Amino acid sequence: MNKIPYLFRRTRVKICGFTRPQDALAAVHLGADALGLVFYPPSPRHVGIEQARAIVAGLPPFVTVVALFVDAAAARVAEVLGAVRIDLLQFHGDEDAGYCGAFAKPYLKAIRMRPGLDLAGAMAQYREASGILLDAWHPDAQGGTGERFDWDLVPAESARTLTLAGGLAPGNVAEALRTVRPYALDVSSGVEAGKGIKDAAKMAAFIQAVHLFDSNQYADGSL
Ligand SMILES: O=C(O)c1ccccc1NCC(=O)[C@H](O)[C@H](O)COP(=O)(O)O
Repeated sequence: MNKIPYLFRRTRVKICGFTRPQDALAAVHLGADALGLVFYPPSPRHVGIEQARAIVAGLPPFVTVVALFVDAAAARVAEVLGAVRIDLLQFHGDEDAGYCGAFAKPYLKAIRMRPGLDLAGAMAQYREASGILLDAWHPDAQGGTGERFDWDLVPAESARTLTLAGGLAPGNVAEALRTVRPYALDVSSGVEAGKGIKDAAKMAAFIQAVHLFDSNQYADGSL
């Protein structure tokens, strides 16, 4: 992917942790490419099957619905897939590649970044993943923490399709894109009014910041 000149790239945006149909619809109309639904009961953004179905039912076409799990029983993942229109899975725990690949769905594997991690080795375990999502490591939470990690830990060149997450917000989008140059950004806390409640103005500002960065790269042809 990194062989494609950055000039021709559009950064994708995934917004995660919807609990209300109106927030999800607003995100799509503001330009989000993907919406994340958290099927992890300890999360304040957890949704059940009926809630997820209500969110997805209101969506127009051409948006990717992502179902997020953390070390869930395989039967639970299969149950959600049987009941909700899901396009992509996101595994955010310690799931191994065999488990992740068992659902006949494309998936993202989240890797939580911490000093000393063998990132290349970790990524190599998930060769079949559609992409790798890099998130902040936290001692007490698996994700959605609003904390960023040291972006310099991400190698300048990677053969993998990278999504950057963790502590992103409208004010640090440009720095994140300049430093990491990922395929996509993923945000949750940075566009919220409260846990699981998205703020339309913050989502708009986030997406605008991405578009501004992308169009500036195009305009000055610097890459
Ligand atoms: O969002 C959660 O509550 C969550 C809980 C447990 C595992 C993962 C979770 N979210 C995963 C995401 O994709 C978030 O968007 C990502 O962690 C970034 O979150 P934030 O730092 O709040 O932007």
